[in-house]
Parts: sequence; structure tokens; C-alpha cells
Amino acid sequence: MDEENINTSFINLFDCDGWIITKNGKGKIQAAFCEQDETNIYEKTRHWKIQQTDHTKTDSFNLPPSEIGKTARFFLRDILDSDKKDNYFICYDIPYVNVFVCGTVISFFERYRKYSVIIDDGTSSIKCIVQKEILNFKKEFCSSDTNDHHFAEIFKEDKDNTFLQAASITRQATRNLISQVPTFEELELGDFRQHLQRCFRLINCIHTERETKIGVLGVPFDKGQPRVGVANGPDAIRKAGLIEQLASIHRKVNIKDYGNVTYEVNKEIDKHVPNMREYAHIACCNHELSKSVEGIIKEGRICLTLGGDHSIGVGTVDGHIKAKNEEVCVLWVDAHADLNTNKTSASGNVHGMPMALLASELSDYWPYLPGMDWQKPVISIRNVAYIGLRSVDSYERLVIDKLGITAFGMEEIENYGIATVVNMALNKLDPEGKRSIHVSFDIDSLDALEAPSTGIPIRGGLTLREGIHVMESVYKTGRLGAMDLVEVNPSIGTEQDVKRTVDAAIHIILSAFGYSRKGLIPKDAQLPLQTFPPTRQVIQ
Ligand SMILES: NC(=[NH2+])NCCC[C@H](N)C(=O)O
Repeated sequence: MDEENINTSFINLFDCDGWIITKNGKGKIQAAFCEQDETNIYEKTRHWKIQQTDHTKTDSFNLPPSEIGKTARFFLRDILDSDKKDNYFICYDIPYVNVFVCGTVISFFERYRKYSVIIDDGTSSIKCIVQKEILNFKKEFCSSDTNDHHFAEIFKEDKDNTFLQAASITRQATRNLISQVPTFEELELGDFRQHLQRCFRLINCIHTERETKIGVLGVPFDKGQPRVGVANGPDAIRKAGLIEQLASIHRKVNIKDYGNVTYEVNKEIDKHVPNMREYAHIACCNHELSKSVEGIIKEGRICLTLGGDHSIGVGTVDGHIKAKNEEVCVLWVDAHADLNTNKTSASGNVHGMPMALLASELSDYWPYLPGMDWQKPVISIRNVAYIGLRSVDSYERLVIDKLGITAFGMEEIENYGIATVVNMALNKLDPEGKRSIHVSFDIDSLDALEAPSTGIPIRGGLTLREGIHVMESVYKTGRLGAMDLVEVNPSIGTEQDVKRTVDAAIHIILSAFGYSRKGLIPKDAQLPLQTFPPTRQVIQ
């Protein structure tokens, strides 16, 4: 990659000065920085220069003062859930005194005052040891006439060694990290922009406790498929303690249970639509559902809808779109594509049709549907991605190919791994990180061993871990607008099967709303000291 190339690509990446740090092929740190002089600050063109620096052996805190700033800049990076490609350092031109680094932990308290990020990288016991007093102390220091020399002095004078500890942790982590940073070539510039966007998206939402308002809505509906019991899904999930478990994720989760959707059926409309079983129920229930979802989202909550069979996806997505009044994207996590029309469906079960009812590209393939005038097929199939497919009917396959639908079946998950698949799906759906995301999660996307109590269980599916990973990734975007969890049928299988399925559903839901498998750090909390008796006695 020559310098010219980088110049042009980086212009699009940033609209302010900055550094991008990566390494070259020989394992040395390579920094591209934007050289900007005061006079042309408003000029659009940025000039990026590449600098080679060998920081592999650097003891950053023994550097001459003038080098310290340079070194510190190298540490700012995104580390969350990093696979190889995400391991880059990135730094806007934040003066190093405002960048606080411990290991992979970054806390910058000037520009991003709100986001004091505290994480460890999972590879060792790297912890953030930046304490509040020190941050305050540093802040005062920063406001005075700051220079590198002063900064070096602080390290020396630090009586309780906090900075020294931080320094040694940082060195250790830096070594780890340097070995993982990709080269510019590896980063494929095409993807790079998205990595950066994700980086900032992640930084914005790493928060230990993020305000999360949830509205729970049950839809005890089973008319989209023939098996009894799926209407009891919402109550089985609630009875297993969903609401309590959601509430205990952390203090800032705020839940309101809106109870179950009820509707009146207009049997008249049934006669007119061939090969859509229980059509009247479908139309009437989804109408009420759409209105409820719209209302909940308009109240500022993420709507969590508990199904019911998957035909209710029509109402939930419709309500979501109406509430947002802007483009919404849909992640359909399912073993099935649910893309049949009444013409192509072999079963006539509407739970195999919701995606086809929603997609604007398929509107010509439907007859007039009386009682469905409230629902316009407003979502473009370009805004839909599938994850988990493994039971796709032949016409559905035709549609997927014909319309070029983003579909990650089990094969792709095997080839790329779930982390890459979710990233690809989210980047495709929401490249700018602006859209509200709707996840329609059919429990049958999970392997039949993980979730046996469902109408059409299919082997060879997602593990629960993969399902959780999908939802954790969605949570991290901070853009989840609505989620459906459908097709849990407590009348299928043994008591153990039901428990396993309901448990899986709850795990999936919790991870969508911020439950962290890594644990959550209590915000602003200190490890409580014993006050009396004073401390543990060492017995001589
Ligand atoms: N969400 C579901 N479980 N869908 C199953 C659909 C099965 C089949 N493709 C059908 O159309 O009948």
C-alpha cells in the first residue's frame, strides 16, 4: 500500500486531525498521522503521513519526556471482542494527557468525558486501575500549563505507585497487542471505515450500566401453524422469571410489562384468501399487535414481543416501522426463511410467510388481502438479513437468489464463524450505524437439542452460545429497537425439554438487553472496604 492510496482513503474516514496506528509487516508500529497546520484547518483535504516507530521494546515510561506523548497516543484502540481484524489502534488527536490507558483499558475524559471505559482484554488479569481521585488530580493538572516534563514528574512522585502499576500493566498489554495488530494491507481499506465506525459505536456503549427501557408484550397466538401450545409461550417465559431477570441485569434497566395482546376476529374475511390458514385471525391479531408495538416504541421503549408463532412478525415489524417513521432494518434469526406466499406455500401455514408479506419487492406476488389494508409491505428486502437458515423451501430459495437477499445459513456460520457473520450482517444492514434494528428471533434457529420445544425443530442449528453472541452484538450497536422471541411451545416435549427451551429463550433475551457474560462493573462503585473490625488479622 503506498502512501498516496492511504491519503485518499483516509480523507473519507476522518473529518478532523487524527492518528491511525497499526503495524507494518515486520511487526513494528506504523503510525499514519494527519499533518494539519493552523492555516488550512477548514480545508477538506487532509494530508496523512506514515511514521515508522519501533515500540516493541519500548518502556514507554522511561522515554524522554518528549516521547511520552507520542507513545501514549499509540494506545488508544478498540479492543472489545476483537477478532484479528478489529485489533487496530486508533487515536483522534487527543492530547496524551487526556488519554488514560491501562492495559487495553482506555479512559479518555476530555472529549469523551461521559465514557470512562473500563474493560479488561480477557487475556490476563489486566484491570483498569485509574481511580476517581487520580482522574480528578489529572484533570487539575491538565488544566494547568501542561507539558511532557510535568507528566514524567507525576510518574516519579506517585506515592502509592498507581501510575507505576498502570505503566507496567500497560507495557505488558502493549506487547500482547502489538503482536496482534494487523498491517494496513490486512485491514483492507474497504472494510476499514466500518471497523472505525464500529469502534466508536462500541466505545459509546461499553458502559457498564446503560439506560435501557423495555416494553414487554405477549402475543398468545398460535393460528399461524397447526400445533397447539405455542400460544402459551409468553406466559411460560414470563413464569420462568423473565421480567425479574431482566430487571436484575443492572439498575438502569427499566421494564414495563404491557400484558398480552387481545383482538376480535372478523371471520368474514377468511373466505377470500386461498391457502392461508386461519387468515382472519392472522389479519386481526397482527393489526392489534402492530398498534401495540407502535405505541410501546413511541413511549421510548425497546419493544420485546413474546410469541406466539412467527406469523406475528408481520405486526411487530410493521409497528416498529410505523413508530420510527424511518428506515428500519431486520435481522431474521431463523431456521426457516418464512418467505412463502400463499401461492408457493406447501403448508398454507402463515408462520412460513411473514417475511414475504413484509417485503415490498414481493408485493406483486400477493393477491388483495382484505383486512390487511393497515399493513403496507414497506420494508425493502435489502434491509433484511437472515442468520441461521437451514430449512429453506425451493421457492424461498428462488426468491433469495433472485432478489439477492443477505442470507447467512449454517454453512456460512461454519465457514466464517458467528462473530464474523453477525458483523457482516450488521454492516450490510446498518453500515452507518444509524438505523433502528429489529431482531425477529425464532427459537428454532437454535439446534433442536438446544431448543426442542418448538413446532418445527431442526437439527444442525445454532448453539445457544451462537444465539447469545448474535444478540450481544446487536446490543453493542445500541440500536436495537424491537425484538421478537417466537415459536416457544411449552406443550411439546418433556418437562425438561420445555425448561431447556424456555431457559434458552431467556438467555437470548437477556443478552439482547445488556446482560454480560463477562460480568458488569458496577458504575462508580469501589470495592467496599471493611470498616470494623479493621482488616483481616494475620495470626502470628
Ligand atoms: N417460523 C417458522 N417456524 N416457519 C416454518 C415454515 C415452514 C415451511 N417453510 C412452511 O412454509 O410451512
